[in-house]
Amino acid sequence: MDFQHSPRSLELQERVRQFMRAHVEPVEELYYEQVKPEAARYKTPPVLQDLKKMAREQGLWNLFLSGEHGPGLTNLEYAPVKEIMGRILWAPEVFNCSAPDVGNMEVLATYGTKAQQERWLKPLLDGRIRSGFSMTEPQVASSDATNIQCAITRDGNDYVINGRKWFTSGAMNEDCEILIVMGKTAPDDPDRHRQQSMILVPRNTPGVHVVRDMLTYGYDDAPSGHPEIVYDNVRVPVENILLGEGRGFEIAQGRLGPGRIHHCMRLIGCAQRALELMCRRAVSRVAFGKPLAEQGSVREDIAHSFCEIAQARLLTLQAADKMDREGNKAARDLIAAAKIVVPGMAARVIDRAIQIHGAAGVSQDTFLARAYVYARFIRIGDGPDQVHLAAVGKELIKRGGVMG
Ligand SMILES: Cc1cc2nc3c(=O)[nH]c(=O)nc-3n(C[C@H](O)[C@H](O)[C@H](O)COP(=O)(O)OP(=O)(O)OC[C@H]3O[C@@H](n4cnc5c(N)ncnc54)[C@H](O)[C@@H]3O)c2cc1C
Repeated sequence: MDFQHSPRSLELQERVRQFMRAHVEPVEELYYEQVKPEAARYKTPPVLQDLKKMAREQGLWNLFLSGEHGPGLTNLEYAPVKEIMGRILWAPEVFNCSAPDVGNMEVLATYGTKAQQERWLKPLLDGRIRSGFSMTEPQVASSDATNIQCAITRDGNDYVINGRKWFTSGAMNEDCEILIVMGKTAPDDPDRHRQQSMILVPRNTPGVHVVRDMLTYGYDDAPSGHPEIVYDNVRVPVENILLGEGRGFEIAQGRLGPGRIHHCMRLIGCAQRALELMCRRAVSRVAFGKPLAEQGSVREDIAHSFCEIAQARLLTLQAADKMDREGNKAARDLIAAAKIVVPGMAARVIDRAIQIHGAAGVSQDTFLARAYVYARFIRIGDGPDQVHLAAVGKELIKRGGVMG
């Protein structure tokens, strides 16, 4: 087992680290300031536009993609790079590496027709537009995709879409031009995994109604948002179907694997930053006659945090390595294991950092409150903990407790 990153990964880590220090860290708060005015709430802030241009010029762009569109990093090589981006919640978009666009680009690259790629993948790869992934519905338990109710009905040369979705991340943003919508084309098919399809819906299609933005712990996550959307007799041409009728479940499985591991990589970056903040805080405050750093419980919190981050990082790298060697499907259970471990770990570490910062920890003066919300919601988003636990438990029982 080689614990050294490849020269290519090390070089990109250093370049992204330098870029973050020089250009992103100094404007972390300015980003939030620029989206504060009501009129600018869901517009891409100028500071982000400038950074995207700069990152692209420096070749720090689409780093997640292999082949002609990106530098061709493996998942194992990309993981530490993404961890560095993850230290600032909005930074992945600077490098065109943000959710949900990454997953949507991968769907279009893997399953899209040439025409679909030309129309939607190209501008996404260029960072000119953004996208949404519309699967979850308020009225059914959407962690079980077979419950999805949204109807996609063939009518001549069109499909007509009727349904209600929520938490379609990114769809409040004015640059979001395309939505990948999951619905049912064959609700009566006895094979419950062949009932669903995915279809491309331009956001400006008549009948696409954004009802409201959903908040997470009171945050609206502007300028991206997570809106509730009603699709009311939305008509798109048949060419907009992805891969074909009945293939939606298959695409969802393919999409969620990389998406999940990317969230893990980012969250490790958040947790690592929280740990560093904890250490700084410990030496800068005195309570009851001695620095916090000399309190046993503070040292324990810091030590526990280091241990938990290191464990979670290794599991994530193991999953990434298996994806590279054997494919996303073979790595499914290790990805699920990382998805169980990492968000919980990050929420615990960030919570300890919040505690040591006292009132400042829950305020707007550190990144901790927002980071906590992110870690907490990822325990639900892209599959709740319990769903992954059930899958991993089942597999382990089948294999007598051994998983490699
Ligand atoms: C901030 C945020 C952003 C999101 N972005 C998107 C997005 O861009 N696109 C999108 O389509 N969706 C998105 N989601 C939705 C997310 O993927 C769903 O919330 C998730 O899949 C769970 O579905 P649900 O909310 O319907 O919960 P349900 O399916 O109703 O599950 C509720 C709870 O039931 C329990 N449960 C479920 N299954 C089991 C089981 N097998 N065993 C034991 N307990 C179980 C779990 O505790 C689970 O949390 C987002 C969610 C959030 C919070």
